[in-house]
Amino acid sequence: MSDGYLDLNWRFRESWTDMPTGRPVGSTIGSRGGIGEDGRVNTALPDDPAALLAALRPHVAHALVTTDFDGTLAPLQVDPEDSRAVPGTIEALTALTRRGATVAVVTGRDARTVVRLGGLDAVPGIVVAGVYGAETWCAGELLTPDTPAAVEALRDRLPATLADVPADPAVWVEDKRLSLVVHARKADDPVAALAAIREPVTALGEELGFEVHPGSGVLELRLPGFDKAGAIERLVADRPPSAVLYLGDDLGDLPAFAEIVRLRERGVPAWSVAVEASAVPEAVAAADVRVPDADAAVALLTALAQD
Ligand SMILES: O=P(O)(O)OC[C@H]1O[C@H](O[C@H]2O[C@H](CO)[C@@H](O)[C@H](O)[C@H]2O)[C@H](O)[C@@H](O)[C@@H]1O
Repeated sequence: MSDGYLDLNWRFRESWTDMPTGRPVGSTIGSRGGIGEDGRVNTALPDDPAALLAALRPHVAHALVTTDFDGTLAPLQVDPEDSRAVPGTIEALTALTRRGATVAVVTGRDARTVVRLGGLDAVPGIVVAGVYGAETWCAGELLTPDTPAAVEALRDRLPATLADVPADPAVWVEDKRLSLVVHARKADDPVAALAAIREPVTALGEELGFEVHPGSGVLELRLPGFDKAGAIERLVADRPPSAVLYLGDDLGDLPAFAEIVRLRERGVPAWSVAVEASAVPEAVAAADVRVPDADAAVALLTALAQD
């Protein structure tokens, strides 16, 4: 074996243990990159949690550790109000800040809601980039724009658009003030319910200047110009880190995963982790490393905070 490479068999290990409990926290589904011309895997791009921890640990004191909330720290729920971070989340994030890392939650939620649901105000110094980076919460202070007129217009017109379809009666609208989200998870057939509303809701959103993005059981109408790549870019610019980690699970996390690749191309050690439980194949395929569920994501963060 030459420097920088591992034997190909390394890619096909099915599980690993690195945690104090000995519980497996991740699995490999083969490598998505870093394969050299000789067919061996370049260790510069770890593709399982153990290799990721080994690569990232030396950087923790000056790292930027960023994570999504729903589906990543908190298992998906039918009702978004029921979302809670899995046990150990606050302890893991706090331990990372104590090691010197900057910890940020980068979420589609509005910042105040995710702080409340996640109990994130218990984590010293944590930054929350809410509504895909349109707002920032830190140390109890929220920086957020005024409600745009377009959101008022959308709020007025969306109910009639849904009534005209007519949408499944279990379809409902979450109002995040800076954006609206049409939820279908309460419908008997969420996929069919979303398919039925997609065209008229997209037409209305685009007419009013919104970006329309599908998510897990939802259709989001977002203010243009915000995504998780931009949010991470600003965090990196504000506090230049020695390494960056991002954990996510859904389509809204794809720009963050792409930003991780861009950082790496600029020479910043950076890695992404996808949570498989949300069953979004695009996210699983785009990340460097996969973990099975939110518990495993938090176990990874816990392990990262340990010496
Ligand atoms: O960026 P995130 O932290 O993942 O937030 C994205 C959206 O999360 C919420 O919706 C998702 O989670 C809900 C609760 O588990 C689930 O019911 C829904 O189907 C998921 O899409 C939230 O309600 C949205 O506002 C966020 O944009």
